[in-house]
Amino acid sequence: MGAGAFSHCDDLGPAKVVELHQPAVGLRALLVIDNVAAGPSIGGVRMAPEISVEECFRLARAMTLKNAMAGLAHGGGKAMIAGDPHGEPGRKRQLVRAFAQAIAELGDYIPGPDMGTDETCMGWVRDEIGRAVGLPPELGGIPLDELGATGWGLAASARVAAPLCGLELAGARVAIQGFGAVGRHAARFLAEAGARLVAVSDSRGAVRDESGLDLEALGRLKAEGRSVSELDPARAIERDSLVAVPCEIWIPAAGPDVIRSDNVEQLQARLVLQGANIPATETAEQRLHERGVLVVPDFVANAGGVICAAVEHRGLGRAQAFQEISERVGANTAAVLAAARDAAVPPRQAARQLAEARVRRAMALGRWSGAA
Ligand SMILES: NC(=O)c1ccc[n+]([C@@H]2O[C@H](COP(=O)([O-])OP(=O)(O)OC[C@H]3O[C@@H](n4cnc5c(N)ncnc54)[C@H](O)[C@@H]3O)[C@@H](O)[C@H]2O)c1
Repeated sequence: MGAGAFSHCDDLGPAKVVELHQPAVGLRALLVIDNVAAGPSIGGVRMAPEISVEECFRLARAMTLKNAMAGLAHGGGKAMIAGDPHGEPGRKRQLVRAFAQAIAELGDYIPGPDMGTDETCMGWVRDEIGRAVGLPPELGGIPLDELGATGWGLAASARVAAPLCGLELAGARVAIQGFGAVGRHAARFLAEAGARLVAVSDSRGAVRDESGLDLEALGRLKAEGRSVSELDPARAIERDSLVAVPCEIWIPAAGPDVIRSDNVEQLQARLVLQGANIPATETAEQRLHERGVLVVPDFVANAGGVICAAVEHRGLGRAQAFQEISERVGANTAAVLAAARDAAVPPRQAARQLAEARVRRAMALGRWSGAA
C-alpha cells in the first residue's frame, strides 16, 4: 500500500477512489465516489490534460456537500479523464466511450457534464452504460444552461437574502462578473424581479451604466461572439474594475478566486451571491463577513444546475425542475443565513455544518453506522 493511498480519508469518505486505465485506447481517468449515504453519487466528468487524485477528491467532496445542501437523494462524486477537450472530435468520443465502459459496473456514480465535456458526451455515456445526466433533449435531457437553471436558483436565493440585509429587489442595482450560462440568466431573472443590471463583464471587458443595461442587446452581442464591452464603448470600463462598481448585489459568475485580499475592500455591495464556484479566497470571504457584507456561498446559491440534473434523472421535465430549484435554493438560503446569524459565524461555515449534518444523518441510517 502506498504511503498516500488513504490520505484523503475522513469520517465522510471517500467511499471509492478508482484509477481507470485502458491501454488499448490510451485512457487514463480517475473516479472518486465520495459518499453515497443519501443515494448514488452525482457529479461531473471533467476532461483536462492534467488530472490529479487530490483535485478529483476535493471536487467530489464539494459535490457531497452541494447535493446534501440541496436536499437531494444523491451523494457526491467526480471523474476526470486525461485528454485535450478541444482535440480531434473522434479521439474525444473514443476516450469518453472507453471511460463509460470502465465505470459500467460502478453504479453508485451517475456522470454529468463538467468542464471539457457536454451533453453530447453524456449522450455517448448513456449509450454505453444506460446512465448519465445532463443529456441532450432527444434523450430526455433538460437543457439547463439554455434555460438558465442556475441563474433561476440565484434569483430565488436573492429573493430570500435581500430582505435580510435591508434590501428590496425592486430597484436594487446588480453587477455581474461573467455573462455566460449563469450570469446572463441571473441578470434576466433578477430583472424580472425589478432589479437593474448596472454593470457586467466578460473575459474581454466590462460595461457600466447606472441607469441600467439593455439585456437583450447584451445577449445579441454574446450570440455574435462579441464582448459585452462593445455594448456602448463610451461606457466601457476596465474589466477587473467591476469589483468596485457601486451596487447593492454583486454576482461572481466567471472563475475562482476573483475576490481576494487585494481587492476585497473595493467591493461596495451589501449582498454577494456566489454563482461561480469558490469565487472568493478564504481570507477575502472572512473579510466580507467582518464588513457586514452578506455572502450566500456557492454550494447554496448555485445548486440550480445539479437540482435540475437530479430532476432529469427522475425522468421529470423542466417545469418540475424550476419549481424544485426555487423551493430548495430559497429554503436553503433561509436556513443557512438564519443559522449563520444565530451562531454569529460566516454563512459558509453554517452551510458546511448543515450539509455535513445531513450527510451524517443519512450515514446513521446505513448498515455500518453502528446504530441499532
Ligand atoms: N452552468 C452551471 O449551471 C453552473 C452551475 C454551478 C456553478 N457554475 C460555475 O459558474 C461559473 C460560470 O459558469 P458558466 O456555465 O456560466 O460558464 P460560461 O463559460 O458559460 O460563462 C463564463 C463567463 O465568464 C466570462 N469570464 C471568464 N473570465 C472572466 C474574467 N476574468 N472576468 C470577467 N468575466 C470572465 C466569460 O467570458 C463568460 O462570459 C463557473 O465557475 C462554473 O463552474 C456553473
